[in-house]
Amino acid sequence: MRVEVRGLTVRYGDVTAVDDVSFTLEGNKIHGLLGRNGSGKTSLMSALAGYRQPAGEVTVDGLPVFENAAATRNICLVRHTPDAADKGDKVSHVLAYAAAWRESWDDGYARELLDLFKIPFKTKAGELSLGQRSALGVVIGLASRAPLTMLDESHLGMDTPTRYAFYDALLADFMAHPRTIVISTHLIEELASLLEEVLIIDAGRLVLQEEADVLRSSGTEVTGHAPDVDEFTAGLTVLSEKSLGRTKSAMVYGPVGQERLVRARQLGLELGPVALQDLFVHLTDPVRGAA
Ligand SMILES: Nc1ncnc2c1ncn2[C@@H]1O[C@H](COP(=O)(O)OP(=O)(O)OP(=O)(O)O)[C@@H](O)[C@H]1O
Repeated sequence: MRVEVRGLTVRYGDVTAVDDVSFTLEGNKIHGLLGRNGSGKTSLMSALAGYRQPAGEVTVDGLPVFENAAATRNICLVRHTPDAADKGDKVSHVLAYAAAWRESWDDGYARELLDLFKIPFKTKAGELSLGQRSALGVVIGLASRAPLTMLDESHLGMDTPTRYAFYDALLADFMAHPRTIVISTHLIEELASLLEEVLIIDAGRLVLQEEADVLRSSGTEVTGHAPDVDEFTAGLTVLSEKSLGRTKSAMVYGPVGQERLVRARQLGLELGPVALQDLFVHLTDPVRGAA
């Protein structure tokens, strides 16, 4: 599956939600689409799913997506508003409808997920709790097994154990059935270990597309005795700091240099990769951003 986006712009009247964005997604990976509120994630995903006529080009395996059933049959977008269904429809009908759309639908897996998320099969969608409705969206997204599956903050309203059950299910199913998955979230650290590639969008513009591992190694987490950590970070870009008693941990951005690494060893400081969340805040912070 190859997703090509060239010069994509999405406007609502005077508001430019997506501003001349170009990128390619290749291979079967879990991509994180990160951005602050209103940065254009939902608008971008809607255009990728063919929900709106794009200014610019959006193709999936060479096929334009807008009004093209041959392309959209291979795409599933689950939006963050739990609107997967008419509220009067029973869960069983919602699933039957989703199944009718896709050859790749796996009904047995959908039933397993319903059990996992404790969603009653015969209940009307409108009678489900917020978290259960979100989970129903996730069931549809995963059981569709669509070659391009997009989950737009579909974990909203789920409690913590349910979210972790979702992440486990997502990873297990991705391993068994690799496909292109794009997932938007504000809970970056919860999902970070699942992400292979990260796209960051800010004010409608793509500010970064990078392998998650490369991104993590673009900064360093340093932990140790507070004055030693301060000595290490002096003159570097510090993204965040945490203190616990006399121990301090700091995230720094950018290369640290050989000399400092030697000094870190002398001081007994612990070094590790930077947290994606801190990098994200840094790259999208209008005041401190230094991308
Ligand atoms: N239907 C609409 N009509 C007018 N403006 C809209 C509409 N949908 C989105 N916008 C505007 O487009 C911009 C991008 O919105 P979008 O929902 O794509 O962002 P987002 O990154 O998904 O946000 P969030 O993280 O808050 O869900 C925002 O300024 C928003 O107000």
